[in-house]
Amino acid sequence: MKTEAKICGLTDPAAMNAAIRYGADLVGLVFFPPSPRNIAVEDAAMLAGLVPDHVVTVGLFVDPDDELIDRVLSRVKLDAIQLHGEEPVDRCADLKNRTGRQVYKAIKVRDADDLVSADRYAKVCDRLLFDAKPPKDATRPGGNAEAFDWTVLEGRKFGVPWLLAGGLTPDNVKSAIRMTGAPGVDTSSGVESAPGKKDPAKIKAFLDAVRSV
Ligand SMILES: O=C(O)c1ccccc1N[C@@H]1O[C@H](COP(=O)(O)O)[C@@H](O)[C@H]1O
Repeated sequence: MKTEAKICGLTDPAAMNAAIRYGADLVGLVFFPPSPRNIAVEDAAMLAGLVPDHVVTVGLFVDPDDELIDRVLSRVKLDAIQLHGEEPVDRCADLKNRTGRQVYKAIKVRDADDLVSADRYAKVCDRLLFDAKPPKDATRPGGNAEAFDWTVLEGRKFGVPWLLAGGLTPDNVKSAIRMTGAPGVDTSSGVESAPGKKDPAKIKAFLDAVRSV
């Protein structure tokens, strides 16, 4: 089965067009001011306008309030909302009902115990996303180029599709897919030349690697 590939944290048209041209299934826009990938609403609206219908546009939020979600959705054509903070299951369900968008919940993993909540989120969310627990001194809860022990996900199923994230690069994504059987993969830092600056050549290399599995 084809592995879904998401390129997250896009901030400029060249990178967005590269992600689309080289075959991303999902593209991500970050609405979290402390992130070097944070994007202004009007810029996001312009980038989302470049995305063809067959590609899913995902907005990434960290513990967003309703005002932020409504402000973004009033201007930006998003298909899905990725929640990367400490959002409880009820909040995910509430946002799904309020917005009519798909909701993806990021679960931060260090070891197998961190997967315990996944089944509860899978009951209300459309996809799960497994990312590494951020280091103690991190300034953001994701996008830290940190990988975790992928073996905890080996052969796991959760009732909804899931994405493996955290420190994935053009060099390691093939082994990550082979080891975990992940139905989808997501990268941000691994296809950048500097924090927040996507590199079209790395985007191509990542997507080529995913397709070669
Ligand atoms: O990218 C960010 O700055 C970010 C900020 C806050 C929460 C999540 C963030 N990124 C997401 O984290 C994973 C893994 O990223 P990486 O490949 O390790 O850089 C991915 O879903 C990013 O979109």
